[in-house]
Amino acid sequence: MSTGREAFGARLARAMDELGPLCVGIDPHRSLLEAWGLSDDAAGLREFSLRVVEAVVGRVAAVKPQSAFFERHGSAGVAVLEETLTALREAGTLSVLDVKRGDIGSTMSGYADAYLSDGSPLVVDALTVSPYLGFGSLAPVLELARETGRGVFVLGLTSNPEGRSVQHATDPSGRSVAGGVVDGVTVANAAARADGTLGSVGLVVGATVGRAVHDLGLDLAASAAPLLAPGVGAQGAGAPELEQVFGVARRQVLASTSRGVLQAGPDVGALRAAAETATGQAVAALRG
Ligand SMILES: O=C(O)c1cc(=O)[nH]c(=O)n1[C@@H]1O[C@H](COP(=O)(O)O)[C@@H](O)[C@H]1O
Repeated sequence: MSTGREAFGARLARAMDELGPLCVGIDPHRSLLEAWGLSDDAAGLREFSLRVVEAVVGRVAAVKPQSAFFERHGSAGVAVLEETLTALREAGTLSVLDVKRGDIGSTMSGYADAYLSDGSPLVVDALTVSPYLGFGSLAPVLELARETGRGVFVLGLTSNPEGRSVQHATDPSGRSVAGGVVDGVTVANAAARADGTLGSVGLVVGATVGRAVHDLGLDLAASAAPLLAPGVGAQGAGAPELEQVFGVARRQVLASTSRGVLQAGPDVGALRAAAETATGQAVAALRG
């Protein structure tokens, strides 16, 4: 069964073509609330989030709220997250919720209902998930995303240095854990691959991972996956790293930056200018 909504991959491809391949993260760290002169409570969080929304909607391909910084304010923070997601939806800007969910399959169906079912208060265009309880445990989420025309970004190679110890580990045949995740995503995107379009099951590959894609023999281009690339800005990656990490798969990349743009606040015009600069850099690195 399908809702008839255009698939997330197609909607994302169009947004990246029209607006450039940039995602701006909403990560309201305590230190940023303070730097913006806002209170470290739900009221400050709301002002912060709605300012970022005002600055970037209709101007960037996607916006990625980081759930952790809303959850730390309890139910009032989650209410602000709902309001932020509603504002993005009403503006027609794609939302990617960063929650990195991963659990046994029966619990994953609860997360699928929470984030991917029509009418849910926290419904998003796409969410991040962790495959480290086994790729197969993600099946309920992949299924509901397909039915509702929504998307999923599966952690592949994360931007933090600690990720290597898990993701680069190999099985007796020499296949890496990350390679197994790429294989799962490639299978999930089979229809898009056959059509030569962008799939709706994405991968997270940090812009900071250096030569790992090459060294582990990952064929990202063949996966047809949108590639969410955090690590741009505050974690040190820029245009040269994006080009180096992604090579021939670079047209699938959605570069993601949070603090790199948020540090320009609280002025809406300054936030907008920072997002424009980051978009220009992403276009130069990924669309040239
Ligand atoms: O899934 C993510 O977005 C993510 C994956 C990853 O490998 N590394 C990573 O930094 N992220 C998220 O991307 C954001 C990066 O924020 P900045 O470092 O401020 O740009 C944070 O919300 C991270 O949780």
